[in-house]
Amino acid sequence: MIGARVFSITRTSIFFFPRILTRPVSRSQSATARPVVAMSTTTSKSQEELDSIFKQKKIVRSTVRKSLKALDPSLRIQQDDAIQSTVLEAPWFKSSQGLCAYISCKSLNEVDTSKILSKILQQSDSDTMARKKLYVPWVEDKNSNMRMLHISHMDDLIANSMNILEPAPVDAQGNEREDVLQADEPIDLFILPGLAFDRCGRRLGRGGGYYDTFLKRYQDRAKEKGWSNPLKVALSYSPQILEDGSIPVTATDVLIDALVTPSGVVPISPRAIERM
Ligand SMILES: Nc1nc2c(c(=O)[nH]1)N(C=O)[C@@H](CNc1ccc(C(=O)N[C@@H](CCC(=O)O)C(=O)O)cc1)CN2
Ligand SMILES: Nc1ncnc2c1ncn2[C@@H]1O[C@H](COP(=O)(O)OP(=O)(O)OP(=O)(O)O)[C@@H](O)[C@H]1O
Repeated sequence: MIGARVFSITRTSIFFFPRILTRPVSRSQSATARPVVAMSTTTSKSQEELDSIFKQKKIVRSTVRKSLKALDPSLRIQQDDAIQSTVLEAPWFKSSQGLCAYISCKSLNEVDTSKILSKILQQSDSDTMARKKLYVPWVEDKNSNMRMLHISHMDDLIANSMNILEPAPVDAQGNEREDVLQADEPIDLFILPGLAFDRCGRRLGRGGGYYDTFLKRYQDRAKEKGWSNPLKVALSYSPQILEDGSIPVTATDVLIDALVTPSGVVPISPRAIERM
């Protein structure tokens, strides 16, 4: 039986970026984007405006959770297979070398990533697949702090208090695991979870701010180091794709580059349109 544990991390074995105090816009909106709530680059929103946006986000989350719950199980399996096959066959996936991917959680009704993860870890198809390093989320605290840890095997994982599998940076005796590696390296592909998306790149998460915070820090760090921008690709069942403009956003919401749906890839950013 897998149990929740609390870990302490004693060395820089993980992606970690200094906490930021400012909250600028993450990426300018694509030419086609029509925000329901204008993203302001220069002025901050009043607390009232922000409260109203977070209220709208809650409503959208609750609606999408309900439609995900109602998704027919056999349709869900078909969509999981279609989405994962699209990713596995994509040139941008095959050529990626440093990847951050989420470990899907059944009870959250997330698009399954198990086939993608196994393929990366098994690396059998070395003729067509670049050798890949896989990093997965590790929640550090309740204040939106998340790190990405390198894993080599699914056995490196253990359920956390949210019942999501995560890497165990230390073993049962409290020793640091040799396979949880030092990582201050560029990532070329992020495979992102989320509750709702639109075709303009907006993504609504589960409300923790973990991904937005992580991506902002990562992007700042990449700029500083001269690394190229990673592709941010989200996986979405059909009921999670909403009308353009119906996802409320604030200045800290990081836009995605592309969406993988059961019918294929939706490239959004100019970079994604060029590469996909
Ligand atoms: N598979 C997976 N791993 C992930 C995330 C994720 O969304 N999916 N995260 C992404 O941030 C981080 C963890 N954040 C999470 C935030 C909320 C919930 C959650 O269970 N939310 C409930 C509602 C809880 C409430 O409202 O009190 C839900 O969405 O039903 C789970 C993970 C890191 N790891
Ligand atoms: N870059 C950031 N720095 C600090 N706080 C942030 C940042 N990004 C988001 N937050 C905060 O996190 C909280 C949750 O944000 P939001 O509702 O947009 O998260 P989400 O998109 O649902 O979650 P996630 O990013 O984990 O998928 C908000 O209070 C928001 O202000």
